[in-house]
Amino acid sequence: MRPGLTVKLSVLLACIGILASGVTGYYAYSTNQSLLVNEAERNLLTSTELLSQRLSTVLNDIAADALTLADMPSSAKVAGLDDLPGDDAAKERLAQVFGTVMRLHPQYAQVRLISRQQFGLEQIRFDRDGDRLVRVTGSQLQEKGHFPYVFETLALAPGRVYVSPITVNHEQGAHSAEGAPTLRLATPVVTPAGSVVGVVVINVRLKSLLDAVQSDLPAGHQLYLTNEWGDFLAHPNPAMTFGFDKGRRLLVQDSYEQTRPLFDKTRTSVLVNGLDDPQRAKGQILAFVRTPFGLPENHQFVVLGLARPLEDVLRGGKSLGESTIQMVLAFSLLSIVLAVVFSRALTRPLQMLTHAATSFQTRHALEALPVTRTDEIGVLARCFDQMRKELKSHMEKMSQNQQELRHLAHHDSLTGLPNRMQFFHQIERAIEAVAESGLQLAVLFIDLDHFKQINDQMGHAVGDQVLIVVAQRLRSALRGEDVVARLGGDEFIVLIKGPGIVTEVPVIAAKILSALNEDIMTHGRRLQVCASIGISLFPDDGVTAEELVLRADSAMYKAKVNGRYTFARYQAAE
Ligand SMILES: Nc1nc2c(ncn2[C@@H]2O[C@H](COP(=O)(O)OP(=O)(O)OP(=O)(O)O)[C@@H](O)[C@H]2O)c(=O)[nH]1
Repeated sequence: MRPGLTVKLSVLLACIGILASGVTGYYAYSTNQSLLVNEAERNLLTSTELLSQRLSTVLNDIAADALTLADMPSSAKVAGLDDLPGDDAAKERLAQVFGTVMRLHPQYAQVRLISRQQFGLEQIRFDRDGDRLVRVTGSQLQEKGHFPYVFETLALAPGRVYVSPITVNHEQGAHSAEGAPTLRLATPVVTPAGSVVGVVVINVRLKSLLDAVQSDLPAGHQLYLTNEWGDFLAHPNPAMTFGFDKGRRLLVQDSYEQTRPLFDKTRTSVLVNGLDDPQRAKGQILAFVRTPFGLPENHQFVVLGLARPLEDVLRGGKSLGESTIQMVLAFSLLSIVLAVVFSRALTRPLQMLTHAATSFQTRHALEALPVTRTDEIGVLARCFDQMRKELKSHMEKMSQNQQELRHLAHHDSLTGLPNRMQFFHQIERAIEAVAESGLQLAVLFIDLDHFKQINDQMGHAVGDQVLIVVAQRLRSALRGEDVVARLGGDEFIVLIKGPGIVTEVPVIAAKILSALNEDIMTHGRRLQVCASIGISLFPDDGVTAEELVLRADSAMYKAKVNGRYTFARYQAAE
């Protein structure tokens, strides 16, 4: 069965409702996700900027330690000794101070006093070897004048601090710092006369530096650090760091294209998130901040970055997602219910119209219509109601006309008796019926006598009235099953059926003559009519309707000749 209008409309409205609530839910959910990510990006950027400030503070603290050591009067004395070992007592006291600094700052890997003379020979040196503090003395002290952190620092004005690039420490004999990523801070040692006689150098392992910087970073955050060219110095995957030290470049710009503006100095911070850029930052949000590093005139910088899993950020939105799904499901269900209710309400009057139209078409029944409605359906119902009433009235009139036409086709309009055609039809049927039974039929041909005179003397209207009365009297004089018809003019014909007709016919003919001869009162006049009757019998006088009528007619002429107002039987010899 094909779905009806109600089902189609219900499905359409339900689909629209479900789609609308689904789209709304999706946009609410995705907007919430974007808001969460934007908020998390802002927070992450703030954390990264704080981290950047923390790095500067830590570096300043180390620089302050270096300056304190360099400012000690004995530092200039020890560094400036031409003939080493020189004043051993002063040197030992200074060494104790250097050792104390190392003990107080576990993050320092090495603290040294390096002399300008003798190719930058180390004068005092403390190394950290695991948890152990090692003082390097005698022949193990090395010449360091060829290292940039020495000769560049010697060129600095008093009070300035050199910050080296962060590199892997390849200096031999540096104990546990050897081979580890290291940063060196150095400051010149100046005599009271103002001449630079050496440098104080503090080595810090990058790991210690970063541990100090990110000590109170929330769990789940990952740290990135690059130098000013973008080489990774810190990365969640250690294999990605110090690529340049292993002969290959592993750059942050290649991992996160969006960081390029940090290196061409068009921006100081960038944000990347895996929601907008799942290709580059899958499952993460990242913030990168350019951080000044080292002497201001060198315009050096490092880039600090923090990453946070996107899943952490969106966890808060999960419950909203579940609520959204529940809401979408609830609204979808509501849409279906409303769609069905609305469709049924909308199509019920249409169904009434359809039912009424079908009932009218099949049974001409006038079923109820929603004519009281004030909307378009009401107008349609009223129009249809009016149309079907008019149509019904026309159809009834037509059917009445048809019945009249059918009656007229078979009856005489003046007397209401069957006409010639109908009589022939009846006589043929009667012949068929009696043919096998052996019974007889009688045909009586009746013609009024001198009827022309009545017309001529009293007018055609009186003639008509006489014909009507004759028809009534004939009908009254005969039985119900006998057929009485008017052939035309003043000619009538009668068909009589039944057993013993031969003996009954003369009696019937006489009865007819007598009935017709009674006075007729019409138009204020009294008058009388007579008739002549010719009789033929089936099957003796004819076996067809034509033969029987013709022969009864012929017998009627015989009655006329015999003086009228009588009847005569057909005789073949005539
Ligand atoms: N008033 C009236 N006259 C009719 C009608 N049909 C025929 N007539 C008249 O009936 C008359 C019939 O006349 P006829 O049968 O020929 O002659 P008659 O005067 O009856 O003479 P006979 O039959 O010889 O006795 C004619 O004058 C017709 O015009 C009719 O429907 N109404």
